[in-house]
Amino acid sequence: MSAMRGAASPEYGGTASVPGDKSIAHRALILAALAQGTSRISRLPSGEDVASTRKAVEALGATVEADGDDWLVTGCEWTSPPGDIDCGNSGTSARLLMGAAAGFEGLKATFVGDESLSRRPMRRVIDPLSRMGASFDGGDTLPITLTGATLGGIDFLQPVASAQVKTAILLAGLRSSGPVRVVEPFASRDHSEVMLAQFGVEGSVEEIVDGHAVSLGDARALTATDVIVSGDPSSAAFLFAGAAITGGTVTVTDLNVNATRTGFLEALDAMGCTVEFANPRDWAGEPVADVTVSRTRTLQPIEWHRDKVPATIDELPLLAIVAAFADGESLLEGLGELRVKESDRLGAVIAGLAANGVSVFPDGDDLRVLGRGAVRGGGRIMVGHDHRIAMAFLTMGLGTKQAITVDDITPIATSFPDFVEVMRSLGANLEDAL
Ligand SMILES: O=C(O)C1=C[C@@H](OP(=O)(O)O)[C@@H](O)[C@H](O)C1
Ligand SMILES: C=C(OP(=O)(O)O)C(=O)O
Repeated sequence: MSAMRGAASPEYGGTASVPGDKSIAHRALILAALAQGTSRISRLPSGEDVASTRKAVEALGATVEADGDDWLVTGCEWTSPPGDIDCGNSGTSARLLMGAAAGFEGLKATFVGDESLSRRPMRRVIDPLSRMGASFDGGDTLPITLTGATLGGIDFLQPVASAQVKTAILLAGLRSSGPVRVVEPFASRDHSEVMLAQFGVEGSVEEIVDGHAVSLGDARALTATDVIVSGDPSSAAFLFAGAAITGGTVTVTDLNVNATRTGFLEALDAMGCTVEFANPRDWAGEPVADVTVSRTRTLQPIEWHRDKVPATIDELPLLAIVAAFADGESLLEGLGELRVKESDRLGAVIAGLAANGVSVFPDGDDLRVLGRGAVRGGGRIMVGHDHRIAMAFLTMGLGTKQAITVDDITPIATSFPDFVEVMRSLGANLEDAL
């Protein structure tokens, strides 16, 4: 364990870049590993979660080679791996790989993960993939052994919006000839839909009475293509939150600004920050821009309703923290999914805010945060294998009266290995602690 303290940073601000988007990176590796030909992936992030997917597709038969800073991935018919597929801390790796592998008849693979991932629910992918024809041995959590089969189609109504479940079904559907449709109550991140189109797969989306429907078309064969991975909005959120909390100005270059991921920027804008997009462009079908956030006036409280949850799913702990610095009471609704992330993020946020002198009022899946402008701080946070909880509370410490200590920064390497260096380059006061 390695503890660190986030402390008052009055000079915080500047320009930085963040690692490539984790969601796009997982998808690029998996689609390239399924495609005919060799795909070049540029700006693949170096975090541990993406490395888990990279090693997994190699174990399933794809050829993966480094070429300078790029990766060359040649797809193939997937076969049983020589050992367990270790997904480490990464829910996206486990769920997407199970979906992608499910349609290879006779393939047998055991998926394992670390202590945190081994607690996370897998029934949400096992059920639809079983309905399509795959079989699973094990319980509702890893380790789980999948046996692939010739799959049928599915028309699946998801009870909660989840891009991982949607994507697992779409990936399985690539090897099914039947109709495949997934309906979610609200649209979750659409990187799979965007990237499948880049690899030549036909699909369609429509808004229906039950929600947002995504269907595969008839053309489901993948042809290799090149992917440049744009910057991760969920990593950039910490840099921007630092600006909102300290009153600084931060620009993040080459950032993914897909509308299914910009919820945190929308929230900061609604709270009174200035959010500016410059130099708009397109990388691999995804919108990219240089984004600047600054705060010049008092932060306003916010009401964040459940339809906004998918576009901020990984930023919600941070949003609750920013709300603590606002002038008034904020309401964040529909946070239930946070309980089944790398840790119980809802519990961690409630405990962490309270430990730093913030009044929080949980009510089922909803949370009220009473902002009083200034925040005491001084708390010690147990991060419980959760990279985002570690980064969120270190960021909070930049604006509190007393420093905030997190007990373990090692999980940060799963998504943002250079977090401490990047934040220090912006003037963040992050110090080693006991
Ligand atoms: O599809 C993805 O890449 C992801 C989807 C989200 O999970 P859910 O699908 O469980 O909401 C998100 O929390 C996760 O970090 C990445
Ligand atoms: C929830 C996350 O990732 P995963 O589900 O892939 O572990 C995350 O990175 O915040």
